[in-house]
Amino acid sequence: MSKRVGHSYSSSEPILLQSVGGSSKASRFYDEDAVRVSQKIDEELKREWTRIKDAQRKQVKVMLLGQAESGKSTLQKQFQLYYAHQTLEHGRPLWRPVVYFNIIKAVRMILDELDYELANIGSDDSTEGQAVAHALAPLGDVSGEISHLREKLVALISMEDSLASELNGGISVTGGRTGMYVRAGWQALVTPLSPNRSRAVPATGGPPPAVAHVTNLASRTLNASQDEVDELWKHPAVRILLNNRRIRLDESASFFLESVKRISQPDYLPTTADLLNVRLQTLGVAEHSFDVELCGSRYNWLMYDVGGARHAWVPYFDDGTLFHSYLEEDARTNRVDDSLQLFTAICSNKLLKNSHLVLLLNKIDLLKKKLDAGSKVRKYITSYGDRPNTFADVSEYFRAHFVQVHRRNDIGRRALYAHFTSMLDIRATQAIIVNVGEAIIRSHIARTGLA
Ligand SMILES: Nc1nc2c(ncn2[C@@H]2O[C@H](COP(=O)(O)OP(=O)(O)OP(=O)(O)O)[C@@H](O)[C@H]2O)c(=O)[nH]1
Ligand SMILES: [Mg+2]
Repeated sequence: MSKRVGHSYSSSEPILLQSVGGSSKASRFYDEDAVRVSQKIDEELKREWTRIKDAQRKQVKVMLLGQAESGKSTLQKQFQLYYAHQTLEHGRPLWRPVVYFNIIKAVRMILDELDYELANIGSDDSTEGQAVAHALAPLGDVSGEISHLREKLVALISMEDSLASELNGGISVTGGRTGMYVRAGWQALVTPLSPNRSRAVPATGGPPPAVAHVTNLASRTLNASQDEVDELWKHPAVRILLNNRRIRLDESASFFLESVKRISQPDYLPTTADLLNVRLQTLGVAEHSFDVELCGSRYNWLMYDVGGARHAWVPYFDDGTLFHSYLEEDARTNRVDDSLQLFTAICSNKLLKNSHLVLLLNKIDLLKKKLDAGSKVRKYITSYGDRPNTFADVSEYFRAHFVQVHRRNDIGRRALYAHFTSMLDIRATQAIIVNVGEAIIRSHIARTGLA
């Protein structure tokens, strides 16, 4: 908002402009000087109003939509890394407790699943169950070793709830201890926010005592239990159960467990790779503001990171299409089908009719890894049939499905920009950010006629 002495107005106050501009009747009672002053104020106000309108037209709103865990917040962090590196630097320490939480949750999940599998080792007579029992047999009875490790890790695991509750700001979400959830502006719990939207400013007084206390306690406890965490992670029974998909962890768990020695150092500060790998579910909508220089002009990008939990989207989709495709708990629908349904809802949504569409098919690194390990797509998507299981064929197959959905459902007759991405790859993602940004700005200019 711009300010002049004695006047204060903003783009949301056009009425003020009209009332000042419409003062000519009253001016009859003033002398010539007063009229000149009044006209000058009018002109200034008009100029200011035009400037505000221009600034508004240079604002680009970007909404990140997609399934839970599809990488929306990671893309937002990549934007921050590219366009607002300083804010990412300031925010680095805030992620410490979240990284600790990711490790502790993984440790707890490994122990829980291990206990279950070891207790049921003989009772699963499926082919897969027998294969696991066969692989575990040479290790002998490991339950004693595992209980010993569990005892040593009790103090660490007990930190999971207190970390989650401090960072959730006391919010408890139904569904149990499946994760840590944060609402928009969660950083405010640790660092005060600047008035300029969600941008964190450097902490002056430090984090509130409760968060600082829990974070430091988690750090000390992890430091004291790092050998046991490492031992558990490398335990042959854990390796076997992971390889046989009997233990399923968050995708980034292995990244953090491999790095436990580094992370448990008392002076640990999250690296950029840590920030991109860390998992923190977005609850609701987080707004981020970036100043972006593109095609020779400055734009303000307002980025809305919409949590993948569908109930958060309902206010944005008034025709209910999306609400009906709420599939979060429906395990029978695979992620690709779910994603296609979601994309159908986005393409056909009237409220989004005038938006540009950019489709990012993310996590290609994981797809490549799975294909390299011999996974067959047909096992998950029967219609894939006997097509070759190479990245080129599989990615083209997926792309074609999304292009078809777009062709059939797009109510805005829009161009579709589609990219394959791996959001953990900084260089590749940043090339895409620039590429997509320029394409959006070019269409923006074409539409508004404003460079
Ligand atoms: N391997 C790999 N992991 C990724 C990629 N993109 C994101 N991730 C990881 O996937 C997890 C989920 O990413 P998020 O960015 O939190 O997902 P989100 O879409 O914001 O999820 P919600 O907030 O629940 O809607 C994080 O641990 C990321 O590090 C990718 O391209 N490859
Ligand atoms: Mg998110």
